[in-house]
Order: sequence, then structure tokens, then C-alpha cells
Amino acid sequence: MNIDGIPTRTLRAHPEQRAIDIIDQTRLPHALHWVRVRTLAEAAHAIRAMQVRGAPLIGATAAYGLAIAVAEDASDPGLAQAIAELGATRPTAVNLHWALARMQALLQPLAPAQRLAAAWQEAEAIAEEDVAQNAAIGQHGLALFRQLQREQGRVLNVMTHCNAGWLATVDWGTALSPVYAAHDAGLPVHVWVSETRPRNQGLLTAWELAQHGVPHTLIADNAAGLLMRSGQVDAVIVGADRIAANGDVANKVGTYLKALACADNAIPFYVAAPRSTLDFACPDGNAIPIEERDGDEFRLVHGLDHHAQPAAVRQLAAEEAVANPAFDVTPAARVSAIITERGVCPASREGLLALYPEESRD
Ligand SMILES: CSC[C@H]1O[C@H](OP(=O)(O)O)[C@H](O)[C@@H]1O
Repeated sequence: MNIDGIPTRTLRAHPEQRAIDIIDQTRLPHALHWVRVRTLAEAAHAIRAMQVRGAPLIGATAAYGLAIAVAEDASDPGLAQAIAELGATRPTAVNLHWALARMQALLQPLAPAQRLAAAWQEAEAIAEEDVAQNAAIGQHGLALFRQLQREQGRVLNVMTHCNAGWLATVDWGTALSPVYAAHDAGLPVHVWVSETRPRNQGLLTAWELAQHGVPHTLIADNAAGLLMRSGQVDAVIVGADRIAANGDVANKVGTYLKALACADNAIPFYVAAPRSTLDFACPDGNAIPIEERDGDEFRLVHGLDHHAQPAAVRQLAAEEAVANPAFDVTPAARVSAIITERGVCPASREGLLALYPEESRD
């Protein structure tokens, strides 16, 4: 897709070379650098090191990573090893595990010789579904924004947290898809971009929005409450890494605090996510694994010369001195609505099953 003529697709497949190109997001916003992924090890590294990040993009990359792995070794042990290696990269985003389970269900019954073509085709299907679903999320979210903007009668001030833009998906984004749809429709929107520590995905959102000329303001995540209490925020919209069957939402750490502040200021709190983020087998937020990442993500300030890092700082920040949970859980009661490709629903089991009746276990 192009927004304002700027390519916004984050993953390019090269079936003839059995490889994919991805944007190395650890180099953004300073440099837009594409990396070719040719092996299972490179695909696993890209996810683990967050060269690719964002729940839907992680899922699509894992699907292609499995297709690349099958080109290396299509045997049953090879398939099992590749699924295990990719599945161990990051625990919270269910999209990764959903994509691997879908690929495994397709490939396991096939003879090894049939697996490569089928794997590549299914990975492409997963990627294209993500594009279409995120575009639909944009339209459903746009309808909500139009209603809010009519009520305000001025520029709509929307806050987001972390990056749930096109960089976090194969295309369009989830939380930012309604923002792009509004921008393209001429609906006046301004975005408060809440920064996230330690990986600074807020800068990715600011970079994206700047590419498209969408008015935005980057803020420290802790400034959100001040803006909400002073009437400068009309809605908050975020992505998700896993939505449990009861509507509890796992997302970048700091999301829960936004939802609490929204409740205290009567501001709607929306979560935008495609089907691959919904986990109907996960009963509630307590069952969602929260990724704990390496403390060096806090200790080392990227962009500076690591070697200049004073030894004393590293000594002070000993192993046990740093906790680095990458996500938190927002209870369904603090979520105003979930925006999916099938429409908008309450954050509840009933609400989700009304949109996805095929998932009912009754
Ligand atoms: C479109 S969902 C994006 C979701 O993923 C981000 O996490 P990470 O950057 O660690 O992969 C964050 O939670 C976003 O909301």
C-alpha cells in the first residue's frame, strides 16, 4: 500500500530466492535499512532482536521464516526444530504462535517434497490477510473517529502508545490505520505519540506520521495524564499483542496506566487488533505470558558509543537492579471497545464471539 505515495509495506517476499526482505527497525528512525533474510537463524534473530517487531508483523515473519526453514530441511525433525526455534523467540504476541500453528497444521500432513510450495503459499496468504484486515480496521476506526470529531467540532486529538502503525504489521498498522484513514479522508486529526522505554517505539510512530504529514506530538509516556486531565485528549487508541477470550488486553508496558487515566477522565480507550491477535484459547489476562527482556536494553543507551558507557554505571545497574517487562495487561473493564477487521465490539467474551461466532465452544 502507499499512503501519500509512500510505500508502507514492511515485508517483501522473494520466492525464487527463498528469502524475504524486512526493514531493520533497530536502525529507525535514523536510517531506513532493508535486510535480506535467507535462513531460519536469520529469521529467528530478526524477531528476537526486534529488527522486526509488532505482533502482526512478527506472525507474518515467522510464517515466512518457516517457509525458508522448509527450503533448508523439509523433514519432520527439520519442521519440528524450525517451529520450536521460531516459537521460542518472543512469548507475548500470540500472532507468532498463531501463525506457526496454522503453518504446522497445513504442513505436517504433507509429504516433505510438497511442503516448500505449500509453506510459501500459506505465508503469503497470512501476509495478505494481515494487509486486508488492517485496512478494514482503519475503516471501522474511521467511523468512530468521525463520530468523535462531530462531537468535538474541532481537530480530533488522539493519543497512542508505542508503535502500532504500518511498521508493526505487513501494512496499514492497527491503531494507526484509523489515523491514516482519517488523514486520507480529510478528517482533522492530531496524534499525541506516547514514547515507550527502553526501545523507543514512540519514535517509530513519530517517524511514520512525519512521513505522511499527519500532525503529531511526541511526548514522554508519563506526560499522558497531564494532557488527559487538561482536556487535550479526546480518545486513546492502541494496538495489542494478545487479547484474551474475556477481552483482557496485553500490549506494550505502560498501556494499562493509559487505560486507568482514561477511566479517571472519561476518555474512550480503544484497542485495535486483527483476528491473529485474538486468543480464544487464553481465558484471561492472567494467562498471558509477559516477555521479560534483557536488562541491557535499559543499561545501554543506544545511539551512543557503548564503549563510552562508564563501567561504574554498568556496575550500579547489576543484573538484579533492572526489571524489563516488555508488556502489561489492561483488564477488559478498562477497554471501551475493540476494533477488529469485522467491526467494533465490547471488550468481553460475548462481544468477541458476536464478531467471531465460529470460535464459540458452546
Ligand atoms: C500492531 S501491534 C504492535 C504492538 O507490538 C508492540 O510491541 P513490540 O514493539 O515489543 O513488538 C507494541 O506492544 C505494539 O502495540
